[in-house]
Amino acid sequence: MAFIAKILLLGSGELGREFVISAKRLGAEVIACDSYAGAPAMQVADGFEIFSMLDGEALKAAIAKHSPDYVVPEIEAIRTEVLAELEAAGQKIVPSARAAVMTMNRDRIREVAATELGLRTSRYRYAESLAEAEAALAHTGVPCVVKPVMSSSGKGQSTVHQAKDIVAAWDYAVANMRGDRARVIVEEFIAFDYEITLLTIRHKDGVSFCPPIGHRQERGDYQESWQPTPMSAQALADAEAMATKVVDNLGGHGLFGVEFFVRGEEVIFSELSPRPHDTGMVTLISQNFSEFDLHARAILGLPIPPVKLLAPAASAVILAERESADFRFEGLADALATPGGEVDVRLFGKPTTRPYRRMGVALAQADSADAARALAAKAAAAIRIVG
Ligand SMILES: Nc1ncnc2c1ncn2[C@@H]1O[C@H](COP(=O)(O)OP(=O)(O)OP(=O)(O)O)[C@@H](O)[C@H]1O
Ligand SMILES: NCC(=O)N[C@@H]1O[C@H](COP(=O)([O-])[O-])[C@@H](O)[C@H]1O
Ligand SMILES: [Mg+2]
Repeated sequence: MAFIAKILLLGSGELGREFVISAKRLGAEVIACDSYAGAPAMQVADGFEIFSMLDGEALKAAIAKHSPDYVVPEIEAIRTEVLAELEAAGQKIVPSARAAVMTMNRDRIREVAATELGLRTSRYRYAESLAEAEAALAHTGVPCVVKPVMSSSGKGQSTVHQAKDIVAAWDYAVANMRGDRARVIVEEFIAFDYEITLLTIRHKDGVSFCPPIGHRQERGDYQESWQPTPMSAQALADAEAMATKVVDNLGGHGLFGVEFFVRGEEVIFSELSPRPHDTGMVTLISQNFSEFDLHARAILGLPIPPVKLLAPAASAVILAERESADFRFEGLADALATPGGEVDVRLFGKPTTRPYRRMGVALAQADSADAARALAAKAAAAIRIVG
């Protein structure tokens, strides 16, 4: 088989699965890696490897075995020192080893954004003990948000409303962090009017953007997203300028999900993913090219077409309620027949459930973003996980 390139994908969840489909359509061969068998992206890839990507030796061995043209991280929890070492020896890492290293830990990317680039962020301090967390809270004030520096999808994150609650927040962060060194960021709580993900593509011809995506989060995890989201021209221009600074600093080619809080006309940088973003799954129905298509094109050095919004659209997550390895979905036909616009669904094919695990997403197009949100929420609610 003549493939145009070989890609080793590090992480095989729902985002990886859609990326594999996009990359394969363009003629790439993809080997999907994750720590468990039957992961969503493995089901559609050319091959797979099962190992912990935090295990540096196993990671090196997988890269040596496949000698891919591109190593594409799909999650944050990767032994990123190995990526840096291999990049120095000529291996292509997407978008760059620097991007993977800097975004694996919240403190590193925060230092780049706030200190190196001078972007507006929330006030923050780091803490490595309860005493330091208490001192950090004295700096930020309450309410504040406490997050392990190594975590994603809101794991270990909580909001402290009263100073005494810092004890529980510290314990919760430490119990739910990745890695073995207890370290948290304590951030001023921003009472934003709305928050957005600005999908930003750094490619061979420059930097391009998708229309801003609005989203709503619970427990630090995304529940629904919609596109476009109303925003003043000035706020959007500020967000685009900040996103350009960050992606230029991180380097390489690919799509990034840059997160901002917006309060009045003030745009505050939060964090970013150097890869497709969960809230960006709405682009599977909203755009002429999805965030996964755009990531694949940018990586492969292909032209990035003008991104067109097809219609106002939304996504709503389908979450599991309990732990199970023996379950089934009901209500798919009802979901797809939800009246009021165009509905589609992605069921990810994860082999097991656990409370709040994202098992699928409902997608909708309608006459307005609000109508699309209502439609996507209805469709998602029609799908039940039984067992
Ligand atoms: N300082 C803050 N002020 C107000 N809300 C916040 C703050 N930090 C986080 N949040 C809320 O929590 C959500 C998740 O936070 P954040 O993006 O930092 O977590 P995450 O674990 O990296 O999530 P993901 O990996 O899904 O992007 C934000 O989108 C926002 O809704
Ligand atoms: N916010 C990051 C994010 O959405 N990551 C996505 O979730 C998967 C892990 O899901 P799991 O925990 O259900 O295995 C990851 O592999 C990625 O696709
Ligand atoms: Mg986030």
